[in-house]
Amino acid sequence: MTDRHLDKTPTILRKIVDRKWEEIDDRKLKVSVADLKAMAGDQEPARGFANALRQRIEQQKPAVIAEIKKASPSKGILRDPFEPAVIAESYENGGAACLSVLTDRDFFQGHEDYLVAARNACGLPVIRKDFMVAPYQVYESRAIGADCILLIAACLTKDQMQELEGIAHEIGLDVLVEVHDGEELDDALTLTTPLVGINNRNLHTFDVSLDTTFDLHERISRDRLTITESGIMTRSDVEAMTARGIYGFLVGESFMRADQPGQKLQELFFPEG
Ligand SMILES: O=P(O)(O)OC[C@@H](O)[C@@H](O)c1c[nH]c2ccccc12
Repeated sequence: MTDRHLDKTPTILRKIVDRKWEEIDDRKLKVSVADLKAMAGDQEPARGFANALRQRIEQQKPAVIAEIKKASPSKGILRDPFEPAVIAESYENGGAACLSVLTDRDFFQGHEDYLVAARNACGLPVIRKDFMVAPYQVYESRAIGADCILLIAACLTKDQMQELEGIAHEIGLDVLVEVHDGEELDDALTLTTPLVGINNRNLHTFDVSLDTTFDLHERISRDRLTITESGIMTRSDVEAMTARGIYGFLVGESFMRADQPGQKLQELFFPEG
């Protein structure tokens, strides 16, 4: 493949993407794109993911994408037992703007069924958190009811991102493009989506630094919405972001480790109630 960023780096991300192509080949044998389009036709219209974030960010209120993930390659199991529908409801009550659900099976112990269960349990828009490399997955995302997809610049070329974004928008999905450095941001800013995620975690090494957001946010114009992703653990992390005018957040681990994920969300983001 021509995933430019991956050619020189035989890392976990490379492994995940290689496996993704095999998975897609398997899936295509069972369910065709035509089948997926028919399934998408039976879904209710997408819930506005970008809109839900924009409303809050414009009022300078935290817009939290609350993540549902059982495990990660860097941290192992985060939550057991793991009940996506219960977690989704808890997040909605805790004041989340949107949900993120991991669907990758092999590395994050996710599943499409978790997305379906979480979305049915609440009224929030949901992003499918997976490693998108092919149009097939974009159609599949709408077929399972997702409202938004993630495009990770670290594993896609600019042309691939533009193609996948085009398909997503055509079928009514919002797009969150994720970057980790300046070169990836250059590519991301050629897209039309307003949603730009800055991942504080380097997906090749798993190192986390909030400076990633502080540095790259400066380069993103006001008509886009910056979402800071990964490693947000404390009230002072949140305040460091809002002090710089960053109100979009994507948080997983610190909620997943809490007894009541929604209550933890409230404590971190809305301590005054
Ligand atoms: O659990 P954390 O550190 O709060 O991070 C959440 C989210 O940012 C992280 O899960 C994530 C960001 N980008 C990704 C891409 C693939 C898988 C996972 C991710």
